[in-house]
Amino acid sequence: MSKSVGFCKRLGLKYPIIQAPMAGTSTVELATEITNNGGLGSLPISTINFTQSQGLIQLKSLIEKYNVLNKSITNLNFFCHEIVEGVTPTQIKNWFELYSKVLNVNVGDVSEDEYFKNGNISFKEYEHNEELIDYLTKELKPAVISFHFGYPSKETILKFQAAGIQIWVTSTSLQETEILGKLGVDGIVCQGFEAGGHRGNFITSKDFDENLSTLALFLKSKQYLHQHDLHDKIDLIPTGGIMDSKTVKFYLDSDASAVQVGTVFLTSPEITNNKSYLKSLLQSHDYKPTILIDIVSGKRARAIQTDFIKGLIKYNHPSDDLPPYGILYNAYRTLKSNKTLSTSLDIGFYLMGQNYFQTDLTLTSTKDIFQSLVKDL
Ligand SMILES: Cc1cc2nc3c(=O)[nH]c(=O)nc-3n(C[C@H](O)[C@H](O)[C@H](O)COP(=O)(O)O)c2cc1C
Repeated sequence: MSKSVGFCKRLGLKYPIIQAPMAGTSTVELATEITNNGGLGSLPISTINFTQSQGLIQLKSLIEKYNVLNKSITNLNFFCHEIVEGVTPTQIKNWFELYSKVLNVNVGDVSEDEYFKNGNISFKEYEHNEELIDYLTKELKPAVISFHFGYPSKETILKFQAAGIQIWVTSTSLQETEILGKLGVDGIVCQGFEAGGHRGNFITSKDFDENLSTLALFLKSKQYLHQHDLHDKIDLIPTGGIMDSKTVKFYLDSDASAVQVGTVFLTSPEITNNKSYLKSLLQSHDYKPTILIDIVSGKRARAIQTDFIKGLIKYNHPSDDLPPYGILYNAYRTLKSNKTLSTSLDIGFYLMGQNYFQTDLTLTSTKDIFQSLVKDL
């Protein structure tokens, strides 16, 4: 039996297609569509603050809206990065100066409290929240819980696995795959350099990253699993640049358990962000390059290289300390939603993968896009 057939049986899927969780962009309605078409809909919940009691209420109301027959057929996606300590006055000053220069307006009269709070609390901060863990392991029992930017403690992983929940973690390098193989996760999401959105690496030392393509990372990870007798125990799920059925088939024929796709759904009706911008790029055949940039959020993310992004790169001095991830990203998001900000620059942060140019605009429903991915299987 091929890896993908066993994978689908285990998770109750018709097709081994995972909709990428896309925080701030994908919706519960998109996840509903994907699951109802036979794939696995993912719910990104990295912006929910589970250190407050509101967090669990927010999650439950999201699950309420997840309009599928079996609500456990889902992938709940957490961010599991290093815990952020706070922000310094110098970091705030540098941020204001940078944005004032890039936008050519004074952005200095905004409330610091609202801007400089952490908008992405790491799972590590609430991994001992018993109410949440009980809800996940005893009530919802999602098919999968996935982690980006790192992984929780072995104890937490074992708790989830004992409840029948599969644990997946993103890898971007062979070294990360080795760590995850030893840790005993159920699935490794092999995120190549092409991928849109944030790079989920957890080895963060500078100059470490080999920037492997999805294919190279997948093949290296596969070789590692074979050499260490882990091939039958761990699912490999390539993600990054996969936009059509032939590529999906290629990976499944090469022993991937499933594929995870994000950018291909960015023109779906159920997408909130990026959509009209992407459509206008495609309609005008203006295939702007993408770039990995860490100045907007504090972690590297692949986005369209707009004038705004060029401005940030131009005016940012690498030696200038900016607020850490979570706080930096929240400051950007708060600025973007500030209706009184007067600038002619489009300050959208258009996260998408290198292969966005392959988007087929004639496919107007999620069902059609999904069908285009499975037609050769
Ligand atoms: C807009 C956008 C937001 C993303 N947000 C998340 C996220 O919240 N969690 C996550 O694990 N991956 C996230 N990703 C990365 C995806 O999981 C996946 O690696 C990527 O979409 C694959 O590349 P592709 O976009 O070329 O298909 C995001 C990707 C995009 C395009």
